[in-house]
Amino acid sequence: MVKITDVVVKDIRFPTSRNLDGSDAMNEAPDYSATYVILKTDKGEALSGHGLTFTNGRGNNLVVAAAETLAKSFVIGKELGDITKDFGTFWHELVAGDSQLRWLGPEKGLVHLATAALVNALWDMWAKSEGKPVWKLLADMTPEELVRCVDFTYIEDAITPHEALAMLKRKEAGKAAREAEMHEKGFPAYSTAAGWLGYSEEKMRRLAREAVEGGWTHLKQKVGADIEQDVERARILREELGWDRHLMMDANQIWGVEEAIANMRRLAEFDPLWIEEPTSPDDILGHKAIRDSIGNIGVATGEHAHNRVMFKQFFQAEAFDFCQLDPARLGGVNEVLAVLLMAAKYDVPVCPHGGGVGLCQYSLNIVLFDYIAVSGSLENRVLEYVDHLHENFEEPLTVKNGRYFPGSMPGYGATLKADSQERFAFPDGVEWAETV
Ligand SMILES: C[C@H](O)[C@@H](O)CC(=O)C(=O)O
Ligand SMILES: [Mg+2]
Repeated sequence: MVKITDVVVKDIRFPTSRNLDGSDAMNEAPDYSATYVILKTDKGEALSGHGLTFTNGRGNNLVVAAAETLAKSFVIGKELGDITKDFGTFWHELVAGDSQLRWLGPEKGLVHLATAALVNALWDMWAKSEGKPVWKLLADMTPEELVRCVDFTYIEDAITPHEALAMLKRKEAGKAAREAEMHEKGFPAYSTAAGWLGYSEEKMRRLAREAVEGGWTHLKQKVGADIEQDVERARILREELGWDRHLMMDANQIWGVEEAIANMRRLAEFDPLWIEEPTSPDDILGHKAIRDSIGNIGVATGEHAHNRVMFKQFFQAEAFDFCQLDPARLGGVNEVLAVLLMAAKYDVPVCPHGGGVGLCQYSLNIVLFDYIAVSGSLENRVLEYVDHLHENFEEPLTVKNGRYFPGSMPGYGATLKADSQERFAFPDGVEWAETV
């Protein structure tokens, strides 16, 4: 038995805006930040749970306050086993059990980001207590155990627990072989590292060249500040990539629907695999209109889709080609499972969001599990890779020749090193003390 005794929530910010790492048309100078939850237990140093949600800097303190409030109301004093034995019900309580807190969302905005950090910390703790990474904990569960982790509220018109169970059972036969394949060959990936909008054309060309030499076959370019500049940067990237490799584009919500259609018709000559977040993340019918108007270019979105109900509608409306769920914007692993199940049913590939601190780590766990136990397919699936800040985590990421390899340390893979937690603490860590 493990009792959760206390919570510490930290405001951690990395000053990525200084070099414009992570910059795009909407987020010109982000400071990659984490609301970082540490759940302590009666096992002391031997067991704790670390979880995060990603923010862009200012406002991270608001999410910290929400995570503290939620933890005190729903988590502190509980037994881990009481939570995990019926995790779907616990998750429902967390998002809907206090109607005053629910008012702040519901299931969206900063209260849902806080939910994500807390739930991810619980999964980290559960996986650590079992001595497994989260992907393996999930892959080893029975279909019944997995379905018990999901809250089907508001999505039963798209998928029922009974259907989910049947789908998971159908995939059980090949699980061991797919797991072995991931260890041997890894999971296909793409890199955004060259494409940040604040990088000069020279830097972008150099990084793209290095990426191609390093075995990358898919690169993503940020677009949307100025169409002439987008064309010029796409030309440079195509010169470096050639035409056998893939180029993706990401507008980060900057365009209206008509504008997105016009701009993507212009950029079609560069044969983009997808246009990501072409317009408002809430505009499901707008995405559908764009998808219907830009020929073979896929529409990708999801990093700002805040809950399973949004994804349900994207699936039902056939509004996107690539589902880019974000494991720290959805309410943690439990809600991610709901989206994976719907994606498999509607046959939409899941290519989760990685552009934020800790998101590559979380998303790797998710795609491995998805391949092994849910979708069983690698078709049109690539996981995002961004190359900064990984040195701050206890477990290094293994990425070779454009493919991710499974981690082996117990937990969810995004436990920050103790000295990084101190150095980047906002506003008192040494990295910030002289600037604020
Ligand atoms: C602000 C973030 O860096 C954002 O640009 C990430 C993103 O859109 C992506 O990785 O995709
Ligand atoms: Mg994006």
